[in-house]
Amino acid sequence: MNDMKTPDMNTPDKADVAKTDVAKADVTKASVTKDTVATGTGTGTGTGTGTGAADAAGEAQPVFGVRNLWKVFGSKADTVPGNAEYAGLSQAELRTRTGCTAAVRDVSFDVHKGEVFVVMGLSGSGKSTLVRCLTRLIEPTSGTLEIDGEDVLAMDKNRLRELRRHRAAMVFQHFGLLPHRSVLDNVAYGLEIQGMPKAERRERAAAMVAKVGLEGLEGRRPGQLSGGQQQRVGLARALAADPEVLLFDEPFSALDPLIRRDMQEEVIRLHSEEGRTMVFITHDLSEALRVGDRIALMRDGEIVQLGTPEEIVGAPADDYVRDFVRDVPREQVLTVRTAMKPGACDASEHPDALAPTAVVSDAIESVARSGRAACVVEDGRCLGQVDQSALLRVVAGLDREEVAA
Ligand SMILES: Nc1ncnc2c1ncn2[C@@H]1O[C@H](COP(=O)(O)OP(=O)(O)OP(=O)(O)O)[C@@H](O)[C@H]1O
Repeated sequence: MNDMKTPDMNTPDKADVAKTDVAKADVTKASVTKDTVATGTGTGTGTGTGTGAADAAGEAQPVFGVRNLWKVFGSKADTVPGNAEYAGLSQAELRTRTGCTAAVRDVSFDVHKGEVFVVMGLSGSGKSTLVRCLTRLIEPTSGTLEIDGEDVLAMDKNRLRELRRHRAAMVFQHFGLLPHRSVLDNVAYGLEIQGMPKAERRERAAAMVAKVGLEGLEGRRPGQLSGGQQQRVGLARALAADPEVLLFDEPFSALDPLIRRDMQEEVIRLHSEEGRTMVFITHDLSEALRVGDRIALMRDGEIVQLGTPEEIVGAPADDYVRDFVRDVPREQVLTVRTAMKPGACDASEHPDALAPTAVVSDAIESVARSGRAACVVEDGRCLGQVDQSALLRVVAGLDREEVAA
């Protein structure tokens, strides 16, 4: 049934991007599931468009705090950050002038506690370099970097090892499983390195194997598993260490679309159950929209827009972002909060009420069924109404002011 054409941002070709086709059902499912996630764990960061109440809490406690981060490759790397002469140069010009590549250029952001933070962009835009800088698998050239307020750049070897093992574990695209060990032993491997006694680590590993849905396959070798199952083992191994943050580097891009979808749902499920902070790299727009609470869209080492899926789709920061999202079905991503005409109604009851986080496509169904405007209600309070024309405007990409004028 899966007719999803994955928008492949590996190809830096506008024509390809324009062909992006996020199948209707895909995004709906994501929106519905993400609503659950956002409500359940206090994630989400809609500045006026998303899950407002949860945001303040999330923003108060960044897990990662990144300021003016640069990673420049090349022998003169140190001369590039902050150099006004190079500031306006494209990557190619910078390379010609200095021989350097600025893979990450003056990037600042926070990763909030409990959110799924997606780093998205074309191949070569700097996603992997940025995420590897977070645990200094790649050493940043300049800037500041904190985890829970602790200076990551000041960490010594031991502290760094602790960071990577216990606090921010990476799940790679190539799972790095040990071929001669069983599933259970692969999952227990990290715990073994940590010095956990055998009985305890096997028990914990078994629990993680069950958590990712591989119960019964504990004794198999990785070669006896499908790609998706192997990826689940990688996920279980990362989870076994119980890290504060999971960092996913294009974890599912080698998987076929059906299995990929399963794994995306697995991530959303795990997130909704545990509220664990996740940083997720992808070049796939539909994947980003499906799993992300916020998305940082990168281009040539810079973040061109950072926002919720709704903000990225509903208010692209520039033509580049607009081009990426132009084939996304807006009604699957934008919410009733954006579509509604604000203002409480006089009624004391709201029989067909919609939640502000409901997506527009759900509201269309509801309004079409009842044949009248629906109230948008939060905590028993009417925030506004949506009628057919308000909903159509969202689908057409017209904002309220445009229509009013
Ligand atoms: N070790 C290195 N030495 C020199 N340049 C590098 C190095 N690693 C990455 N780069 C360059 O930095 C830029 C960003 O690379 P990066 O791998 O971070 O991009 P990406 O967005 O993760 O790409 P992909 O989706 O293809 O993995 C690219 O121009 C790349 O060629």
